Amino acid sequence: MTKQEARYLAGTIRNRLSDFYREKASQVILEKVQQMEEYQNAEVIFCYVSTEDEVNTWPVIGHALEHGKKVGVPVCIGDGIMEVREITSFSQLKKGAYGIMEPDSSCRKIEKEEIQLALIPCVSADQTGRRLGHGAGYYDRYLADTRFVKAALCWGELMMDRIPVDELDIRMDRVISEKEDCE
Ligand SMILES: Nc1nc2c(c(=O)[nH]1)N(C=O)[C@@H](CNc1ccc(C(=O)N[C@@H](CCC(=O)O)C(=O)O)cc1)CN2
Ligand SMILES: Nc1ncnc2c1ncn2[C@@H]1O[C@H](COP(=O)(O)OP(=O)(O)OP(=O)(O)O)[C@@H](O)[C@H]1O
Repeated sequence: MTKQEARYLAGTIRNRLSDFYREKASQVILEKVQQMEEYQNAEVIFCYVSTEDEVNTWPVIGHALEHGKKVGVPVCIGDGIMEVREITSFSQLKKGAYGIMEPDSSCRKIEKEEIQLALIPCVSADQTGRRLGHGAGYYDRYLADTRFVKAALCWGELMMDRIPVDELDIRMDRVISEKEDCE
């Protein structure tokens, strides 16, 4: 299977997922994140701001902010290039590229060295940490020279036995789904 085929397959499955499933699974994934030692110890996390087609990260961002963690979220600044900016409140988010909520320009840039844990979106993933994104390369480029813990959040229904990857794809340290964790 090619990446394109895997993306298409995941998309057709995703479109059939009920709101009930999405909410329940997001809730279980949120609890798993909160139980992670790396999350509890992290002072600075990098987390995507989810759309309706992704595991919901709004509660985890809220939890992190309430517990005094610094939270950085992605902002697209060019073709396949993104940076991470700190938000201290949801009110700093504005609709940006691809309809995704992004931090406004008043938000401070967070350097890669500051981050201890990243919660990463995916279209699909496998148990061994191979991850499929939208194909624009934003995450693979950004993650290429980073050392923080990388955890992809994935609907269990969208996980595949084996995701096709190439040498530029960054391996996740964990894939967290409502079904099984992978270390
Ligand atoms: N919440 C969130 N933020 C993110 C990403 C992401 O995947 N999710 N990104 C990760 O790169 C970057 C934005 N990049 C994106 C690149 C392409 C598409 C895109 O093509 N979306 C299509 C669906 C494609 C598909 O079916 O896979 C669309 O919206 O129609 C979306 C985001 C940075 N911020
Ligand atoms: N470190 C990198 N430097 C330059 N180009 C890269 C890098 N990583 C990925 N790319 C390029 O980006 C494009 C998209 O890559 P790929 O299909 O792996 O994206 P993806 O993992 O699905 O998406 P994303 O990383 O945005 O979630 C490819 O053309 C790939 O060669």
